[in-house]
Amino acid sequence: MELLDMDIDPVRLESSLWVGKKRYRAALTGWHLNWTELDKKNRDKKTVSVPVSEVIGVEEGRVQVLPQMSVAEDTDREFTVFYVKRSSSGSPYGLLWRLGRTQFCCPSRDLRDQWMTQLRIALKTHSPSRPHRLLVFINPFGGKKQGRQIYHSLVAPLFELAGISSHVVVTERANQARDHILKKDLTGFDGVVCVGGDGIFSELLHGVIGRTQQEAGLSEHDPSITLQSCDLHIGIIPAGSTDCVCFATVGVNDPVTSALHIIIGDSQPLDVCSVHHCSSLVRYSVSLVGYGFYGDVLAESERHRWMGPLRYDYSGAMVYLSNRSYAGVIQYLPADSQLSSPRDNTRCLSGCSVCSKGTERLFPHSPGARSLYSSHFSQFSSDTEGEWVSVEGRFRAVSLTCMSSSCPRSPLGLSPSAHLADGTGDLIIVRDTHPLGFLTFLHRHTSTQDQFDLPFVDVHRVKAVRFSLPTGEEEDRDEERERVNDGGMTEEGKRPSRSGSHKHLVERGEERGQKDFLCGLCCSKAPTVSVWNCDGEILPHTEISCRQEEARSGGNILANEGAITRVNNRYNSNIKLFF
Ligand SMILES: Nc1ncnc2c1ncn2[C@@H]1O[C@H](COP(=O)(O)OP(=O)(O)OP(=O)(O)O)[C@@H](O)[C@H]1O
Ligand SMILES: CCCCCCCCCCCCC/C=C/[C@@H](O)[C@H](CO)NC(=O)CCCCC
Ligand SMILES: [Ca+2]
Repeated sequence: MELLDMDIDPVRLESSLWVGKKRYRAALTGWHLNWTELDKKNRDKKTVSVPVSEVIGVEEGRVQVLPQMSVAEDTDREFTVFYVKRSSSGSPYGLLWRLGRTQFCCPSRDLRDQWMTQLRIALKTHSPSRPHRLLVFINPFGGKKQGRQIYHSLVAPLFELAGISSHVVVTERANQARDHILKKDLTGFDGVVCVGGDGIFSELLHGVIGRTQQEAGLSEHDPSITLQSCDLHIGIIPAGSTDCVCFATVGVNDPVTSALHIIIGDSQPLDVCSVHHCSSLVRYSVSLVGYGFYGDVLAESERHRWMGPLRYDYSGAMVYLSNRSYAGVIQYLPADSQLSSPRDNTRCLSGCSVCSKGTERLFPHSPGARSLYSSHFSQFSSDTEGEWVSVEGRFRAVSLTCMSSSCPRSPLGLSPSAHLADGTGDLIIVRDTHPLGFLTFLHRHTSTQDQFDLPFVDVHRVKAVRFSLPTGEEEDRDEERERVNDGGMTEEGKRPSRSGSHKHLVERGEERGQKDFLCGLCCSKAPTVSVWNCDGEILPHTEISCRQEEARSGGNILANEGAITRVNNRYNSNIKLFF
C-alpha cells in the first residue's frame, strides 16, 4: 500500500487487489476509483475508472442488490463497489444507466476495512449534493399501472444501497401529492420524487412552486412580481404514458437510469411557463401548451383512459380524421434572435451554454425583485404593444413548448432545438392546410425530418404568447364563457382541479360526441373552438396569456462530457415565475 500527499487529486489509497481470479492495482484518488488489470509480469492491462461522484454504494462482502439486497458471501476480506455504468443502448439522445458492480478481494481484513472507510469518506466529501431523505409519491394508476411495482422492485433497493431514506405515499386521488406538498411539514426532505407520468410531475411542480410562494408571502396570481425561486428538488421515476418531462431531460424513460441520476445528485434547471386567464394564474407548464390538434387529442383521449397509453394513438387518429382547424388571434413577444433560434439545429444538454448565457442576461437581480419584464406581460398593456407580433387566421395547431418535449412517440420532440432553461419557449404555428400536408407535419415528428420546413408551419422563439378568439365570434365567446363557469376554477381563482376539468371534458365530450368527429369528416358543422392542452391537462379557458420564465442556473449542473447521458432529471427548482 502506498499513500501519496498531493495538493490536487491526492492518491489516498493504492493496493493490489483481486477481482475474481485476476490481479488488479486499485487506486482511490480524491476524484476517481481506478482498477487496472496486471499481467503476470506486473504490466498494466485494461483500466476501469469510476468518478467517486458516480459511486452508488460500498458494501462489505460479496453483495448483490437487484432484485434484492443479499450478501452472497463475506470472507472478511471482500467488499463490493456499486457505481453508475453507462450502457451502450438507449436512444440516440440518451444512454441507459445501469448499476455496475465489482467485487474486490483484499489480502487482509485490515486492508478491506481501510478501503471501506476511505471510499465512504471520499463519497461524503465529493458528493455534497446527494439527497439523504426523499418524499416519494407513487401514482398507482399512471401509464400501465406499474408505478408501485417499478418503485419497489427497481428503485427502492437502489435508494437503500445509497443510504437514502424515503417516505412513500401511494396516492389515492388526483391532486393528493400537490396538496401534501402545499400543506404538510416537509422538514428534513431534500427533494420530492414522483413515480408516474407528466400529470403527477405537474402536481409536484404546482405543489413546490405554490409552497415556495406561500412561505415567501407572495401571491402566485400577482402578475407584476417575480416569484421566489424554489429550493426543493423534484425527481421523476418514469411510469406514465408519455413521460415527456423525463424523456426530454434524461434522453430515455427508464426508471433505473432516473433513480441513479437522483442518487448522485444530478440536477437540471428547467423553464416554467405560467398560463394566465385575465388576471388569474391558471396553471404552470414545462412542456406543451397546445390548442387545436393537441387539445383535441387530449380531450378525446380522456374518454378512453381505459386504453392506457394507447389512448393517444387512437385519439390522434380520430382527431386527425376529423380534419379540424380553428380561428384565433395569436400574439407573441419574440425572444432575442441573436442568442438562439428554434432552427439552429442545436440540442440542449446539461451544462448548455445558451441556457447559461440566457440566465445571466435575464436575471441579474435577486429573487423576489419586481420582474424586469413585468411591463411586457401586464395582460394587454399598451406601452409595449409595439414589440408584440400578431397573427390572425385559422390554425390546425398552436403549440408553445418550453423544452423540446421529446418523448418515445417523438424522439426529437415538438421543437428539437428548444432549450431546457433559457427563459424562452418555442411557438409553433400550423396554419390550416390540406389533410395530407398536416399528416406530413405529424409524421415528421417521428423521424429526423424537419417538421418546420413546410410552407404552412412557422416557428418562433418567444418570451410570451397571448391567444384570443377573433372579434365577432360571439357564439364561440358564449361557449367559452359557459365553459369557464363550469371549468373547475374556484372562486378564489385557484387552479382548476383535475376533477373540474374532467367534468367539463365529459360534458364537452357528450356535447360533441363521436358524431362530431364524423361530422368533421363529412364537412358539416364541427366545433369552432378547441381546448388548450397544458402538459396533459385541459384548461378551462380559451383566451389565455402565457409567459416563459426560467430557472436560474446554478445548482450542480455537471459538465457535459460530450454525451447526452449527463442530462439529468432532478430539477434544481431555482425556478423563477411570472406574470
Ligand atoms: N390515486 C390517483 N387516482 C386518480 N388519479 C390520480 C391519482 N394519483 C394521481 N392522479 C392523477 O392522474 C393523472 C395521470 O397521472 P400520470 O401523469 O402519472 O400518468 P399518465 O397520464 O399515464 O402519464 P402521462 O402524463 O405521462 O401521459 C395525473 O393528472 C394525476 O393528477
Ligand atoms: C402519422 C403518424 C402521426 C404521429 C404523430 C406523432 C406526434 C407526436 C408528438 C408528441 C408530442 C408530445 C408532446 C407532449 C405533451 C405532454 O406534455 C402531454 C403530457 O404527457 N402529453 C400529451 O398531451 C399527449 C399528447 C399525445 C399527442 C399524440
Ligand atoms: Ca426553454
